Amino acid sequence: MNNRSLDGKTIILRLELDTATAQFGKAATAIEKAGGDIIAIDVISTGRGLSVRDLTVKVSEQGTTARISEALGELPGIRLVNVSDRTFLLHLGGKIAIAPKTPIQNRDDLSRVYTPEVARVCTAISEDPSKAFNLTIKRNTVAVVSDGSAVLGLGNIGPYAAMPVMEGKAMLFKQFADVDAFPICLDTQDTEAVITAVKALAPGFGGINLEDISAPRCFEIERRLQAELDIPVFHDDQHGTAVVLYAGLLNALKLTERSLAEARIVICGIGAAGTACTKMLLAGGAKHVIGVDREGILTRDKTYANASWQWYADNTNEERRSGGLAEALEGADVFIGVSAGGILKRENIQRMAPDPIVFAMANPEPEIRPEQAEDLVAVFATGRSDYPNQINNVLCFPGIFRGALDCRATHINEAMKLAAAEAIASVIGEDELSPLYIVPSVFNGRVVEEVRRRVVQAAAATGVARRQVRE
Ligand SMILES: NC(=O)c1ccc[n+]([C@@H]2O[C@H](COP(=O)([O-])OP(=O)(O)OC[C@H]3O[C@@H](n4cnc5c(N)ncnc54)[C@H](O)[C@@H]3O)[C@@H](O)[C@H]2O)c1
Ligand SMILES: O=C(O)C[C@H](O)C(=O)O
Ligand SMILES: [Mg+2]
Repeated sequence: MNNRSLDGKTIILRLELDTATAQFGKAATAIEKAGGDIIAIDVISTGRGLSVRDLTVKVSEQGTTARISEALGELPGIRLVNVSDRTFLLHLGGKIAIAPKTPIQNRDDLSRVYTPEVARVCTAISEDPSKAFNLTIKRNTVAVVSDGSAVLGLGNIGPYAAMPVMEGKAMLFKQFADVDAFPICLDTQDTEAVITAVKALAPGFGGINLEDISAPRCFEIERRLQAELDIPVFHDDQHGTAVVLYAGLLNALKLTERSLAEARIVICGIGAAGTACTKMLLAGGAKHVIGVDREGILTRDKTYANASWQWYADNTNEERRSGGLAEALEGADVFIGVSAGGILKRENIQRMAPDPIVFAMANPEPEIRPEQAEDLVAVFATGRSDYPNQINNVLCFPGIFRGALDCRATHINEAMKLAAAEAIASVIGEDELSPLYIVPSVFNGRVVEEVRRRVVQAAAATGVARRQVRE
């Protein structure tokens, strides 16, 4: 565990003490000396010469937790079993559960929800599969599917490590839009195997939300699944991000009196999110976009093995700039980061046009922290929940799926995405707009409501809705 990440918080130390040799007083002194403030002690168990205690300790300085671990390690008879903080405690046993809608109180209930009566319902669905939407959970379910290949900005950390993010997305689906979402992490990163697995699990779902699947595989996986399934398949890191970015940028441009067509925009990180954000901006009328990835600026003067980069180079950077991020940012109005933490420097921002807009959206660590750049920019946003202007796909996916499920859409198309972006931007009135308020809070109930309403309308208008929604 990275102990430094726990500092400035309350931590819980689980200690195992050999009652014959350990002196608890020495442990307490060592903790205090290392900078920890013990605020509670719980005895978890005693017996057989061992005592287990949980110590709740306040740590305020960087490195305190590491110093405490080290000091305890030197004491005879004392073993530090575990260090946790409130975040880890919130994850104990996972974050979600399934609950029945009605209790089964007697044999009569049992024979209806289960054998034998359930068989009549099965037969009805086998005679008319569309009844699955009425008689099963399908009308309200979304599979949140990842292969763990591009988890936040942490990279390819695999399916087990991806689960907390997918559980978190499922929680957000439920809390904000009452969608029953299931976290599904696949133990394969083979494109065909992912497609086969998702197709095979689709019958129980009304939609598929692909999450944290790396580029360029994500493009093929989404394209094939959408072509082969009759429910919406939506890669959140592409389209959810693009929708919210578009909404936030429209408002930031308004604030700084620029137009999308005039704005010089640099996008750093041309993966799933960067590619989709660019496509949405170009469709919205952006004319000056430059993409930068690890190898520098993407330019049509080079050829790329990655087909999506080739497309990118051919459709952006009309002035054929070359070089790295610093060269791309020379005179730019907007920086959009969907790459990796800490890669943007103050010097880079100083080379941008006056009153620049900086959206550092990498998670969990943005390309630059607001406190390092605020004085240089007109508008700053990150993807995080602990700073103002959270440009995060959570503003989109609950509402867009709520709308898609309600009208039983077969797809989430461009018109629905645009409608969602306009809905998000519209929640902030002209008189409310400010540099610290360009996108609404995820806790603003009007976001999901408005996104859903406009998405349902757009689905109906573009012929992908299978059900008419009466307001
Ligand atoms: N705020 C949001 O809503 C949101 C949504 C999606 C993704 N993200 C963040 O954006 C980042 C990318 O996500 P993704 O799903 O597109 O992943 P991805 O793996 O598909 O793409 C990441 C891209 O960034 C590039 N990159 C990495 N380090 C770089 C560097 N130092 N300089 C330039 N390019 C670099 C990679 O080469 C790759 O092309 C992650 O940090 C993720 O957390 C944020
Ligand atoms: O998970 C998030 O917070 C946003 C986004 O999906 C990401 O991958 O960073
Ligand atoms: Mg993601």
